Amino acid sequence: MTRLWNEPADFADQMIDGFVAANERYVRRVPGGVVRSTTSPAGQVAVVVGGGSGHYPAFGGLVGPGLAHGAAMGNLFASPSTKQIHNVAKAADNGGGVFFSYGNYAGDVLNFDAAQERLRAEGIACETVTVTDDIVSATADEKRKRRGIAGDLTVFRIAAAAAETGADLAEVTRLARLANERTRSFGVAFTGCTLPGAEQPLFTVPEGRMAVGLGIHGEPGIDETDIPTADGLAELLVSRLLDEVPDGVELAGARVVPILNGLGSLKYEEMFVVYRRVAQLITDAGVEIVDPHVGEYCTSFDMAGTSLTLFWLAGAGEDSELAALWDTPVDTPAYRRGSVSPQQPRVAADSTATVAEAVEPGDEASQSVARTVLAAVRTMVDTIDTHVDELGRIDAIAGDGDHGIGMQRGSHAALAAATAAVDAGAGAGTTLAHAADAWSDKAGGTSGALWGVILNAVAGKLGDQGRPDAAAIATGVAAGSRGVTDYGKAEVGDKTLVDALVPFSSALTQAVDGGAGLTDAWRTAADAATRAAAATADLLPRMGRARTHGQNSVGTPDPGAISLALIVTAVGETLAAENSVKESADV
Ligand SMILES: Nc1ncnc2c1ncn2[C@@H]1O[C@H](COP(=O)(O)OP(=O)(O)O)[C@@H](O)[C@H]1O
Ligand SMILES: O=C(COP(=O)(O)O)[C@@H](O)CO
Repeated sequence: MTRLWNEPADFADQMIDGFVAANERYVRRVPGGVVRSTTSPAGQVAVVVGGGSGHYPAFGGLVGPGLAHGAAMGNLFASPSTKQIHNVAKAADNGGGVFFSYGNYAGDVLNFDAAQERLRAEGIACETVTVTDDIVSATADEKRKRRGIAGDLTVFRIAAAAAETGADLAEVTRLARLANERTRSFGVAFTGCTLPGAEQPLFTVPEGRMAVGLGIHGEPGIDETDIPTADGLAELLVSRLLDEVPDGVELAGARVVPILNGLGSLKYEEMFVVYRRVAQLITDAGVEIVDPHVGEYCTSFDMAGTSLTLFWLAGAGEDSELAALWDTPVDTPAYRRGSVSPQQPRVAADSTATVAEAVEPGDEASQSVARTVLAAVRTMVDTIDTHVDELGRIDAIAGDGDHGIGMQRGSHAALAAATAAVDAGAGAGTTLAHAADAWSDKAGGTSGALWGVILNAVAGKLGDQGRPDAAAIATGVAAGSRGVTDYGKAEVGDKTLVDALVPFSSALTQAVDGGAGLTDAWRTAADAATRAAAATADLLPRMGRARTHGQNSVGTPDPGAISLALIVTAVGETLAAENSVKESADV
């Protein structure tokens, strides 16, 4: 239960402000997260980590000498936006390139990859290693599909330690990849967690029961049992992890760093009782324990639960480069190891201010269309506000339950941006582009990034001069649909919003090509989207967070497809009411 907040929507931002105020010796605020407030050698590879907030000390608490140079910090349980990641990486760059590392979640991958592409286009070399330590989330031969949990720490630490030695970007990447190969985690939980302002927990675990393999955003586990004794839990965790020793490591004589991680509200004392037995079992298996960790390294807000990570530093007799790097001193707000030499504060220009974008006014006709765009965005807000709980409910069945909240954050930000653009005299294209950027920036997550792509594509066809015809709008929607599949790599049938978007776009194009006016064509297309979204209930998810718990979601439609169908249906009504967009090419 979270008890203290001001406005729930401001919680993540205010948390970062307070975190920075309390840790100025280590970090300074930049738009999108934090970077070190101390100097780093010129040319040193910058290690940039990040993800949703709610996992403290991941990610901002791990910024400082010997560890990350910067952390992109998204909203609670939602990946940071592309813009946030880009800002943080620019501020962290020391001229030696940027190395990104983060847990393998769909929203993070979309947004970090887009930021990486943008940086590369600007001439900044970047590489990425996603952390995939959670052995519950996919089979061993599909390790690249696994989620990242407390194993983040080992990969971040090895990358940062390599950067400290002056290693170049390729070498940092190689070592981080090796660290990820050598890291395995397994977790359990006894309660769900409740985000600020929410009346209900995001998910629950029945009293007296333990969810085995529950993810750090409540992704359903693989089993549920009665809560065992502390020793029983240690036996479960260790046996699962010893069953999956990484390739190339012989158990007897190997050296391992055990990390017993608290997920938020488990007592340290309870963890020490569990660790007592963990240590015995590891030693009994003939494995040498190095530098054990018991504490909180990657939490899940106030969830009661724990995970065990084994980081295999070396096999028997192996002269391990990982072991040498693991000795690197670290000094960050939440994590210290060894002793770091005194650091010089970095004098940096104030980068917290965001520069207001100048708006090039549209012509009179386009300004009138911009008012329709604004009405459509307001409709999106009303639609999401009405359905926010239901969208959260269906997302919780196989996802993390935040689809409604994320869409709400994005659409409200879009409305504020569109309103400001219209007030400044913007044309329709600029108005919708501002709304798109605000949506993706404030929503973060998977759907935030994808709605940014859709709306930006439509904006590109609206332009700021004259009134667009129905064909231009259909072409814009088609470009948005292609953009989403290019970017997110989902296909029809994968149980994502693509299942509603593609039929919507095809039906719109077909109706417009057949001579229908925009309002009628849009209604026909919205009906197709609604039918297609409902039909996703029968599908097994193959993308996104729901992928790992496919069976749970059969019988429930995909939340992203449903929200898309709801939005296009409601926008159709607004278009009919406003009737201010030219109905066809020749009218
Ligand atoms: N690769 C993808 N391509 C298109 N849509 C996707 C993809 N992955 C997930 N989605 C959509 O995103 C929706 C979830 O959005 P959101 O709640 O923002 O996700 P998350 O919290 O997982 O970042 C899913 O219901 C699905 O429609
Ligand atoms: O939830 C997180 C990011 O994943 P999404 O796919 O955007 O939900 C975050 O907490 C972990 O980085």
